[in-house]
Amino acid sequence: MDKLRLGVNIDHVATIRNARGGEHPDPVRAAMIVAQCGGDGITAHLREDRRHIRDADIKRIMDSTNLPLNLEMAATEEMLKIALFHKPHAACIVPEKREERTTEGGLDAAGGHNHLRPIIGKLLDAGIRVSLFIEPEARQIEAAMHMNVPVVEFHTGKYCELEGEARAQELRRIAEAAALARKNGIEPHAGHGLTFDNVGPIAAIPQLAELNIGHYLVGEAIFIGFENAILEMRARMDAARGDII
Ligand SMILES: CC(=O)[C@@H](O)[C@H](O)COP(=O)(O)O
Ligand SMILES: NCC(=O)COP(=O)(O)O
Repeated sequence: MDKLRLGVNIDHVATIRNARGGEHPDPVRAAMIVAQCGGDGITAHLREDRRHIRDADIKRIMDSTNLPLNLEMAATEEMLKIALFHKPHAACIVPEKREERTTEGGLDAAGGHNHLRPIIGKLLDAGIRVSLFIEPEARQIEAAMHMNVPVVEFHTGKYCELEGEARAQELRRIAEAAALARKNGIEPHAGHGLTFDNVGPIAAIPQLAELNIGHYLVGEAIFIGFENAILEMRARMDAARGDII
């Protein structure tokens, strides 16, 4: 089985910084730690309201490590312009509501096809690897396929919130979606709300190539340090994958 990549989302380092204004804690320092302890990529979401990273952080993050940056962005003209200017390795298009506390669900790629297609086309033409943050549903994967999108990321928020049989059912939905994506030549990723305790069954889905994890790691960093939190997540992912750690 291929090694599962770990993309570390550093948004919530910026959230803490922004709570007081100023520069501390610096998400760039977090990105450097991710690189030092073997993370495979950096994920950061430039929200319309800039509640996590700010515009100036993008270049600083990209200059600070050799790790690929996966820039999460809403499908707006403003974000498109920013992505085309910085040309991150990847751009993950996410749904965004200003009033939401966190990203509540997946992007409606099927319903939003007409709006998304030109934005995706411009990102792809610029050499940016486009990903769509979607629910694990066949119609969303098919829409991604029709728009020539190479990557989808499944929103694991519901899986994380559910319990018992309902969680098992959501896990099956994600596994089936990952298999369908692969069958159609799309690389499946997953993320949102993953923790030490719930990452195992997701990491064990063989078709998944990458997990993006942030909020929990930044929270755990308070107790065990950011590096230890990343290493522990890595170990749990590897164990679930059946790899030798
Ligand atoms: C798109 C996504 O999954 C989010 O987790 C994001 O990357 C972090 O931002 P929020 O915590 O505001 O959702
Ligand atoms: N796309 C999901 C992500 O980047 C991380 O989500 P979370 O672990 O911060 O909930």
